[in-house]
Amino acid sequence: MGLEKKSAMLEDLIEKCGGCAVVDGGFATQLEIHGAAINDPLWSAVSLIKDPQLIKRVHMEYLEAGADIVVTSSYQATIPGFLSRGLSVEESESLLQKSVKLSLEARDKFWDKVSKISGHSYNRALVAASIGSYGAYLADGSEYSGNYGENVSLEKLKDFHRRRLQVLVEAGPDLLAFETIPNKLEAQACVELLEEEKVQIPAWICFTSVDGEKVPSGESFEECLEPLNKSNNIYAVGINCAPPQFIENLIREFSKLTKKAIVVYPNSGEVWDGKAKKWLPSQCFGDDEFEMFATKWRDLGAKLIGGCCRTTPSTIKAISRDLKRR
Ligand SMILES: C[S+](C)CC[C@H](N)C(=O)O
Ligand SMILES: N[C@@H](CCS)C(=O)O
Ligand SMILES: [Zn+2]
Repeated sequence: MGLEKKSAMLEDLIEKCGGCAVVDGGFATQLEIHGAAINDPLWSAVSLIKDPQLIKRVHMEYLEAGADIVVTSSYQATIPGFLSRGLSVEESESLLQKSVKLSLEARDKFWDKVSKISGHSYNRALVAASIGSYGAYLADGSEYSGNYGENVSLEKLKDFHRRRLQVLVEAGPDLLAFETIPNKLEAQACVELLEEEKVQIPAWICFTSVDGEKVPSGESFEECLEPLNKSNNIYAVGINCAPPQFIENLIREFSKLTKKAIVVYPNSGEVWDGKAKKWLPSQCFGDDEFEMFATKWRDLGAKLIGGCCRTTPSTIKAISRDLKRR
């Protein structure tokens, strides 16, 4: 299936949802709720090695909650990351494939179950393969600083992303989700790579923001969106893992800067301490507030809405209830 057909599938889903589809919530957060120990350089990707069945369970919980799109467990799953754990290249690639396979299996199992129930309100979900930023791989919190240092060039970022992208694409997801991109250079690398590799799967690229105005590197969204706007591979652009109170203004800003669909899935408002590797309570938002926010974000034009770190299936249930109340 080519890019156009796959993009049409996403378009159809959004339409079936009444104009705005629901993305799932914090994946790593839900792993931790179930007791997974992810304080590790591989973060949530450690579960691909240790507990793949838990990954499937978390996907099922988000589907049950009403997610129309599930994001795979590959955010911090990288070949160099797995190699430094003593795994071989083959084993590393097979774990990447497995991240997509687990999501596809969960989606099919869930759909098989609910589609037999008359009057159910679910849609057949799509699977988005997560591609975390280079900063996520570094595991030092640099997805929130955008500071990769002078030695990190466009070519280096393309090399970092290339093989993982090829393997994930080969595994057959419906979408690609580039997540927590903190600077223009990496956004550009992702777009060029999609073109060079002739990828036939639509992608979204989400940036983080720590001030609500710019990307973490200090570059403007206008600069960052420029290469994305020109690319046929990019279906949607937006924000993930930034605090929810920034989202309203950012949707307004994005609406002026792009014709691409807008995707937003903020975290709960807690702040990640990259050194201590823990979330610091800050201005936190609960499920009721997310429910109110979601309507506002939809009305402002967002086409894909969900949650990121520290949001849970109950957050997604609240968002889904709200957006699908037709
Ligand atoms: C989205 S952050 C909380 C992911 C974890 C981070 N890359 C780290 O490994 O510290
Ligand atoms: N998809 C990842 C994003 C982390 S910022 C997760 O939900 O864990
Ligand atoms: Zn997050």
